[in-house]
Amino acid sequence: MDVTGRGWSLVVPLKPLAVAKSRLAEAAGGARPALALAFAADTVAAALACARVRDVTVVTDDPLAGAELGALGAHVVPDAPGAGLNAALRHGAGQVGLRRPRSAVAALNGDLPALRPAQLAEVLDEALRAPERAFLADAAGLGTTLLAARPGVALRPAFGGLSRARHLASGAREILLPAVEGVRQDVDTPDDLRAALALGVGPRTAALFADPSAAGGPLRRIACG
Ligand SMILES: Nc1nc2c(ncn2[C@@H]2O[C@H](COP(=O)(O)OP(=O)(O)OP(=O)(O)O)[C@@H](O)[C@H]2O)c(=O)[nH]1
Ligand SMILES: C=C(OP(=O)(O)O)C(=O)O
Repeated sequence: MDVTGRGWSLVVPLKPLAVAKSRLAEAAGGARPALALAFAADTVAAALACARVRDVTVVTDDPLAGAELGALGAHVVPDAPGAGLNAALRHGAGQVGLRRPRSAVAALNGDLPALRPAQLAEVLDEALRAPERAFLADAAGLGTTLLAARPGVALRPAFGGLSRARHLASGAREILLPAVEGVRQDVDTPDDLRAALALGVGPRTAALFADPSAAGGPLRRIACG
């Protein structure tokens, strides 16, 4: 299997938009579902544009997100068995395995609006230096934005909260690269959003901030701090 070319299959989990990004609820108001969708669309588009990525599977039950991310070129599978994030990732990785047994699989959070294809390629190349599994910590240094497994190795995701320590304890090697901020910058809080905007977000997220309609108002207030 050529994992130095377009050998990776990515799995991106996404909650239903109505409940996603709850920590942005107060700041984003009614724009929160649109923001969650924009983050996911920018994440998936950048992942599909990455020279190391063969396909992206989105695990979601949200019909609008499923349609939009499917139109970008992602495979969309239901959020089975409906038992939370790690179960959803195991399901997505299992679906990839049915299509492409022994593929290299990586889980990638769906809230990375500043993701850059070239940075993702660097991270995936570095993951292949690990004997089995590797992960990238989030910008806060507490969680995880990407967990990767070589072909034939189970992903064993342990996302949620303080997942950096859990992934380390599970034997995954931490990826330490100096200039991959776009892959590390997940957006949970208004401060995270300002950090992502400073890095430069993708076109879907940028468009929401440029929107002069009512939805754009609260978002511009976040942007200004
Ligand atoms: N399919 C699926 N995706 C999930 C689930 N829980 C979290 N995610 C996704 O996993 C990634 C990280 O999730 P979190 O930061 O925990 O959740 P969030 O909705 O982004 O933000 P909060 O509501 O503020 O926790 C995001 O892409 C979420 O949409 C789940 O139960 N199923
Ligand atoms: C899902 C995770 O984080 P958060 O809920 O902070 O986005 C994680 O880092 O494992």
